[in-house]
Amino acid sequence: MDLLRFQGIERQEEAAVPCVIVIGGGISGLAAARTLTDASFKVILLESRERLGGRIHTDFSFGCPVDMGASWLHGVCNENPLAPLISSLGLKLYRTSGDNSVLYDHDLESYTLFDMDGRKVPQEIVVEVGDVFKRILKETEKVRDEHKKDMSVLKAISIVLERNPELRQEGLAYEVMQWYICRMEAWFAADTDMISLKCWDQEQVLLGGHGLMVQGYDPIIKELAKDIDVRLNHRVSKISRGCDKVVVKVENGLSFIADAAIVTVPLGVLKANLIQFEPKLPEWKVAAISDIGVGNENKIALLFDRVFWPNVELLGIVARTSYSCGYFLNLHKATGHPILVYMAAGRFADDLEKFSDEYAVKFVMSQLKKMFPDATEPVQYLVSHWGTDPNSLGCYSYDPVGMAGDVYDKLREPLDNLFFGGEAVTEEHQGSVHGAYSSGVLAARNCENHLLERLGDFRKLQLISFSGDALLEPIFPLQISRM
Ligand SMILES: Cc1cc2nc3c(=O)[nH]c(=O)nc-3n(C[C@H](O)[C@H](O)[C@H](O)COP(=O)(O)OP(=O)(O)OC[C@H]3O[C@@H](n4cnc5c(N)ncnc54)[C@H](O)[C@@H]3O)c2cc1C
Repeated sequence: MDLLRFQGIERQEEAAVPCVIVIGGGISGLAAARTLTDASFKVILLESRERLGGRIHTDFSFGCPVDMGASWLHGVCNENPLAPLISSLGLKLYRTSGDNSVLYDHDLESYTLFDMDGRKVPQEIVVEVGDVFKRILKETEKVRDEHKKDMSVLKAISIVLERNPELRQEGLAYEVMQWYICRMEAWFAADTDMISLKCWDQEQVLLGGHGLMVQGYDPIIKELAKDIDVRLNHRVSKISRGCDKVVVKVENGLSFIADAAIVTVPLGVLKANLIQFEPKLPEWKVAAISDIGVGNENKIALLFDRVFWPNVELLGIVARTSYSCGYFLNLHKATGHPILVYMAAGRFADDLEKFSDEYAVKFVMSQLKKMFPDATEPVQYLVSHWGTDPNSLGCYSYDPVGMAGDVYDKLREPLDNLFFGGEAVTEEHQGSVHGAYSSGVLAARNCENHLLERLGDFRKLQLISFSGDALLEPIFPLQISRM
């Protein structure tokens, strides 16, 4: 196939330096583009939206930063691959939990929970049930060891409760238990009947607990994007490989040709076959795309004219099912602005997207008014739609029941000069900003090595590599606070 006959191709094949097309301008694509640009490659980044950042989206319409996508740094430590960037930009973190587990990105003492009638749940019950929940999860390890075949976390919990009646909860304590399940579902962005028992706790969580990015994630996106040749509103529709070149076709009719390409679009986009591959992706890659799960989480941010809620980090509402439980992040505590952010995950997040924004806000306000009957109406609101937005089609990946162990490797595996990045290709830190960042850097390094091998020694010498290793050393300590 003569790749140069494509209409509207921007000819770059004669350029002195190798060129790479990065597809997707989230943190993974930007990390890849940054790494290759710093290594003196020619890079073009194609992004479908009219903005960069992808599932990082800091909105400023309230007059202050509000993250409608990622907002926490999971693993507030210098080993976090983002630590050097965060430190060098002087960004502040507000630590919501020192606990490294995936279940407690908020310390227990920072919650205030209410029941559906607006009564405050005594803190002893919150703490006691939290301990019982931990014991139940510990017991599920035995169930896992006994069963060769995978099952859902929910099924394992029900087996544990059958065997250990003393762990069963009644009345208000039962509702608090549902709230813990709701929080677990929020971490995975999927309901517990979908989450794999074999895999749910296999993630390598970094040390240092969980910290909110007080100024939002936006400064990191801006920093990574500096001097990168970014083409916004360029939705890629087809990727063709052949003759040591990759041709990338965009919906607007333009095509781009390069020595290699890095795909960092969300897994949801790959699952929906919104990009055509030529030749077709091999069966094993298609299977990996289909096997890894994509969850959903949505945020409804509410700006008020004054604070009418207590000075805690998380306001929760307990109920008979985890689906009906809910919670608000109190941004006032971390940022000083009168903002509450309601967070919904799993099926509930999908269902919220079926309604208009006005209805969703009305529903959330009805929850808030159960806790605070005198709650005032918000002066402004923001509603996310990560599940139906064609640029994301979900919030992040999770391990569904029965998933094979090597699917992440397969998703990451390059196809000649086509490389794969994005949060979903990293088994260790899937679903996180730092995982997505590392996956972009890794895809870029693999791409760089591949191209250098192909180019031979003479061209190698022409490339001056500033491959970013210097950036990996934290220059300043992380600025962490808890007000
Ligand atoms: C609500 C929510 C809360 C979260 N909370 C946290 C958190 O607190 N902490 C944390 O660590 N992580 C969190 N995450 C996860 C984190 O945001 C993601 O793991 C990470 O941002 C993904 O980065 P990425 O570059 O892999 O993908 P993305 O950011 O999705 O980037 C992919 C890019 O590809 C673009 N694209 C899509 N289709 C095309 C196409 N056809 N052509 C060209 N471009 C295309 C998209 O527009 C997007 O910009 C959260 C995510 C969500 C949605």
